[in-house]
Amino acid sequence: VLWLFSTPLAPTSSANAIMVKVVTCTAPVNIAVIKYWGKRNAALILPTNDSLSVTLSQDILHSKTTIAASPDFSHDRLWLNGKEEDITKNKRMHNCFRETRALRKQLEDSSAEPLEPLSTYPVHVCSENNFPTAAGLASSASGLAALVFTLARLFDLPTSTSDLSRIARQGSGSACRSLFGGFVAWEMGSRDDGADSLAVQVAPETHWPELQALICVVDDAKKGTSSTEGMQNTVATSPLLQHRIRDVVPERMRDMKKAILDRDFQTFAEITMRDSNQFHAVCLDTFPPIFYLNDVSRAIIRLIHEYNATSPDGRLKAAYTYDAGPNAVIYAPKQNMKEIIHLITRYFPGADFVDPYNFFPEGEVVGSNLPHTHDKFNQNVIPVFPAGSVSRLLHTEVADGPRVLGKEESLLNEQGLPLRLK
Ligand SMILES: Nc1ncnc2c1ncn2[C@@H]1O[C@H](COP(=O)(O)OP(=O)(O)OP(=O)(O)O)[C@@H](O)[C@H]1O
Ligand SMILES: C[C@@](O)(CCOP(=O)(O)OP(=O)(O)O)CC(=O)O
Repeated sequence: VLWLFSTPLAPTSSANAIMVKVVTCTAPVNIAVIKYWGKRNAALILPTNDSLSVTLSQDILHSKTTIAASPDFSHDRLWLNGKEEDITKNKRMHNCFRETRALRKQLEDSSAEPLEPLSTYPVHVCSENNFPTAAGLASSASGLAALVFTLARLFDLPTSTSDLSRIARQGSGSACRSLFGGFVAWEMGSRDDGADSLAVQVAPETHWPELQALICVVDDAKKGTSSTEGMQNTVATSPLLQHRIRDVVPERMRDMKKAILDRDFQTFAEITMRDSNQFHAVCLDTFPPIFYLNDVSRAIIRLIHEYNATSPDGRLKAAYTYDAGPNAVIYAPKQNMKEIIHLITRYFPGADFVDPYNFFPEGEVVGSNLPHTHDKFNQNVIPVFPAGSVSRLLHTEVADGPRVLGKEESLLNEQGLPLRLK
């Protein structure tokens, strides 16, 4: 948290914004292993079931957000990925502004010392995602978590992370889980006002550091059916969703929490794959149906099943999961990740891959070394795909929640305007 200008007598022209407080933070993406799909209250974003996710490293994927407050700004503004967005009708962002400002106001009203009336100042928000936006890579989760976390720091809120998650939830449901690192449950709650619908940490990132993830980018274009719209249609039309909510998710939540606490990859992997499959079954059961997976997604599913089926001791070696798009996320223990990267590259050649954890020494060609069980794979079910079918592989790991950055990382200049525009 830093103060650029803190003189109460500074001039009031907008070229010399006074009392500009500026904060920059990053927030991570999270990928659910028990999916959130369905709202019981769309305005408050209250879900129809509990969900559980893993927070992935901000070193690989993040939203970075700078927010400045100044009495000289004329209104709240947002620049996303270098372009100004019209937020006048963006109810979800206004929810986050309104709720954090109300908490700031309480602080101002109850403080013995006079506090800067930040709750009354317009803000400028500048945010960048270092990965494609609205492509099913959970940008709304990291983006809205970064917004709420940065507002909380800007306003010096003493609010707990779970309480903040209630606010982020009103920005985008899955965003509430990105306020924590590690393994995170979103408890659906039962109250009509949403007071008990919040995120809690099941285990920190240090609990199971061997667990890693490989994101296979199959298509990073903006998706056809947004999660928000898709899940509303599912709630309205799918009988299978009712079975999932009532009879499936509660038991899976219990088993998944235990699997995480026991670092039991076998159970973790089986529930993860089954839950992804049921989420996509529920999409197919929506009328008209919603298709998020494509041929490449389905081939990756088959490849992981072949890989698991030929495991020498019968133990699962990897698990796939898919959100509202065709991109695969493969969870696996670190020790299996190298052969998984070789395998994926062999069947889906030509993907861009930077090797952040230096798994591949110079000279070792990615895709050249296949696991020795590979000759037992049923080759009929997984043809080699044309180059570029998977365009990018992102190797990442379980990691921490949002971070506060130093002032040198600011995306806004001293007038509170973006340093970079597109
Ligand atoms: N950094 C950000 N700051 C503020 N808002 C953001 C940011 N990134 C994304 N958003 C908001 O989230 C929207 C994208 O959400 P959407 O749910 O369509 O895609 P997604 O999050 O990539 O996919 P999914 O949640 O299904 O995995 C954007 O249009 C924008 O309104
Ligand atoms: C498939 C999912 O990724 C759905 C995410 O939905 P969003 O959180 O993007 O939806 P809104 O609450 O309407 O903003 C599953 C999950 O992350 O649990």
